[in-house]
Amino acid sequence: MTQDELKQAVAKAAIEYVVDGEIIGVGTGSTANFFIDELGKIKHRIKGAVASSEATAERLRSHGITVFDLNEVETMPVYIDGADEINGGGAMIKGGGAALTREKIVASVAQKFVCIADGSKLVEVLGKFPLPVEVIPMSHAVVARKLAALGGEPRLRVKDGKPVVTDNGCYIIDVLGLSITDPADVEDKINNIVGVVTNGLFARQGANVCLLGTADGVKKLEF
Ligand SMILES: O=C(CO)[C@H](O)[C@H](O)COP(=O)(O)O
Repeated sequence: MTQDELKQAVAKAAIEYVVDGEIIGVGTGSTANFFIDELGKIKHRIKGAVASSEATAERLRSHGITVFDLNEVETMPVYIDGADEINGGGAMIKGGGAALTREKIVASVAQKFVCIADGSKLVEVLGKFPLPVEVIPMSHAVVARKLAALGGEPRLRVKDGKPVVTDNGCYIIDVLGLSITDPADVEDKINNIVGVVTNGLFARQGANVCLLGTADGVKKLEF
């Protein structure tokens, strides 16, 4: 099976977590996109969705799904999203698609985080995937120096020679060379650097369930 087929399989399997008549939180990325396409098929069953990025909002709307502003929503039963890495305790690195801050905010309102990922995302130790950190643009150099002092190798994310700008008007620094054995501690330390909006470690609010696409079918991990 290709990686896309594995992503499609977990996206389909995640439909069982959709709660009828409710609002659902929806993540960002290629796996989340497959999920949105599945959600479109059962859109009559839900009230609508809260999106974790402009791209996700647009895709949800293209399927005729009502997109709610998070400020109108107090809670939701479930948030469904992909991950760049997930460990055996449900802690994740996210933000490959630069949507980490909105993902973390929407997830914080949901009662359950369901991670959908192909099997390659399951790791023993987080950090092989560069850790994304969203920063206020004027602070990227000072934040990079502080990230280097923590032992990482920070790189400002650029595209076509210009810094990538997030939906929040901020920049992303990717931190290479980390071996994250205590994800909650690293999440806290990086979030304490002035100028950081948030970082892509989801340890304080990790996954409750992970649907993992493998050649032997979809495996369910519960944390
Ligand atoms: O955190 C994310 C976007 O900010 C994505 O969930 C993560 O990058 C995984 O993406 P994909 O499903 O395309 O592999």
